[in-house]
Amino acid sequence: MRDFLYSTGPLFPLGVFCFVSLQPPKLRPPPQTAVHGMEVGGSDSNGRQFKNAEEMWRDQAGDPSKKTEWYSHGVGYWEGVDASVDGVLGGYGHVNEADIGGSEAFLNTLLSERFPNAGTDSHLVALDCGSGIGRVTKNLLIRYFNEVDLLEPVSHFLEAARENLAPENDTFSDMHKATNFFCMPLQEFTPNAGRYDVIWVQWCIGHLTDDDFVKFFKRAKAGLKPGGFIVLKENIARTGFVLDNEDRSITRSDLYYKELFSQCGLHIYKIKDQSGWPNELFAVKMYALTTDSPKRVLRTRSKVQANKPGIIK
Ligand SMILES: C[S@@+](CC[C@H](N)C(=O)[O-])C[C@H]1O[C@@H](n2cnc3c(N)ncnc32)[C@H](O)[C@@H]1O
Repeated sequence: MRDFLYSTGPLFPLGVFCFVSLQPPKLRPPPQTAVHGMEVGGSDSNGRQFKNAEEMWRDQAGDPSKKTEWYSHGVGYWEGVDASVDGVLGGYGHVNEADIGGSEAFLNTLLSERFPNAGTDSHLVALDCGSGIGRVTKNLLIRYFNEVDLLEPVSHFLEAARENLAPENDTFSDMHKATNFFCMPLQEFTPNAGRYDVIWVQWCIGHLTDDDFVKFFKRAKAGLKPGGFIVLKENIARTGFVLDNEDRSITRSDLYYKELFSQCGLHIYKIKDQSGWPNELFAVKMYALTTDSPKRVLRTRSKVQANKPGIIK
């Protein structure tokens, strides 16, 4: 694993050292003073602090050449990583099973609610974004979707995915296949309109700047079929954000994500925490996002009930 050690800056208690690993499951730093969202401070893996996300983005990707550098460093980092489960999980290959189990439970609930006829008369299509070697597709998506497209900017990962998902290397039938392999980054990708029932984005969105994040999800919305949804599964910072200088990615807080979703015009249909997760790693959340706002259940209360004293909820 390519963990690195950094001594603590002002953010960390004196004399304490913190191991921080890279983009996938990652060790989490100690808590910061409470702040929230993108208005709020963050830090990088060298202990440098930023007043807010805007200051960090100006510093990291504030002009076209810095932005090009941001993305080329991100992809460059992964170009040096082994095309293996342990490689794409930053050395934490042992969390693969818990990750897939958590995703499967979440996906099952979503499919049964949103596509009750799945498996009988529908042909389901998914997109696996930042797919790496096709770990999520191979262990999960291919069993639920008739077609899965994979998008990944690192060519040796995508080639490994192609091999891993070749019909002769798998047990899935003609009815379930990996169809398209797109070798490109998310910030340059526009899905075909209305192709996907589910767009799965796991452990890669931290590579996108906020403006590209919003632009990508707006394009992704147009790639969904009616009733379709997006799943974002990501590491979550306790507050603000944590910038990883080595792989050029950021870990955002839950509030930060929520602010971005609202800029994208996406609604949270369901959220779930990944369970059975090692304590020393960043917590992981799964968000199911839709273009339609969740229906509110209107509770009718009788006049008598409504007028009597009650607890303010
Ligand atoms: C931690 S790995 C996760 C791979 C896969 N999602 C999984 O869970 O097994 C991060 C992946 O994001 C990819 N990535 C890096 N920059 C990206 C970008 N700009 N757009 C899409 N994917 C990117 C990397 O090449 C790598 O495959």
